[in-house]
Amino acid sequence: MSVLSVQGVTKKIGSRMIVEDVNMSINEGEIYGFLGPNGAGKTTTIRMIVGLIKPTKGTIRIAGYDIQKERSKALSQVGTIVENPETYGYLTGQQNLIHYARLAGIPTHGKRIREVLDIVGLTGRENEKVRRYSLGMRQRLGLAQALLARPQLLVLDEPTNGLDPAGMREFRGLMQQLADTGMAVFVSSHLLSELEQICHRVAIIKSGRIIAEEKMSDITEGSVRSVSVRVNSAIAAEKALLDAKLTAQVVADNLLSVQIEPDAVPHMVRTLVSSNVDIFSIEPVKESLENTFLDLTDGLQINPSTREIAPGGDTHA
Ligand SMILES: Nc1ncnc2c1ncn2[C@@H]1O[C@H](COP(=O)(O)OP(=O)(O)OP(=O)(O)O)[C@@H](O)[C@H]1O
Repeated sequence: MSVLSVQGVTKKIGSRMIVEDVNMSINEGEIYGFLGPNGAGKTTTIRMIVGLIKPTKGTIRIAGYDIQKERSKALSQVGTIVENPETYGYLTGQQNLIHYARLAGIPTHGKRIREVLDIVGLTGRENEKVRRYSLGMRQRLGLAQALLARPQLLVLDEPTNGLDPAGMREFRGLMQQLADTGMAVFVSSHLLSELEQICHRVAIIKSGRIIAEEKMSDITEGSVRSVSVRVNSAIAAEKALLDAKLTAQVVADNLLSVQIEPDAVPHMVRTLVSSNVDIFSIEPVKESLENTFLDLTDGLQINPSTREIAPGGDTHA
């Protein structure tokens, strides 16, 4: 059974269609990325999943419970950080957690608070005032809070926004660690590089509609479409491959790029060897999410320096 199931979900505000016919299903132990430019409808979808707003149409189930019909059971299985986590700066990390545990009806004298502090790596810092915490520590405290009730589903809206690269890496490690315990993690981002590194599957949303859903392994492993070949003479190698009807380009004196499906690689090797070309190495060039994304999302653009995605065309700032 999937931990999160979103079926035919639509959200209309006034006459405006914000999210249209969204379908997603997320399994336990899976990290599922939700990728789209600003304004695509990510936050609106997430707000529906965590019960902050109601869908106009469609069904959302969490751990099998319908969020409309069995709301408290469904929501008891979701931990979330939507936008920046709310924390009280004048309280310590531990006091913040005690406060939220009380609100959620979780015993504050048991060991759960110690456990969540440990999971997020704040043990030893729990008695410091939160206003002295770094942004990364605050984010981890938010995560500790989301984990208090042992949810099956964790929903994170742009969780690494504003974190430095070390903070982002740490947070990614945490998500992986939680998924390894069987938790389903739903994470949104407008940064390709973020999701590329941690997600098992990724859905791409544009103007309120899911335009693609891809398995990360298909993108990064299965779909190798070119190899980089190091040889003694790239010019001789290129000629031999072109004669054998393979597509190749010289990259440098000793380096060649060959567009080829994995099962045609032996044919390439035989061709080079029979043309007396020495082969030193053959490396697959992995398809990145970025290339796939560009193939799929005609009209969206990627800012090359920030790797942020934008609507593209004239709307691109
Ligand atoms: N209450 C509302 N009334 C009218 N329009 C809204 C409302 N909430 C969101 N929108 C519009 O719906 C679109 C999707 O917004 P949403 O916040 O879901 O996008 P997003 O993908 O999360 O983008 P961002 O990363 O910028 O938050 C936007 O154009 C937004 O202006």
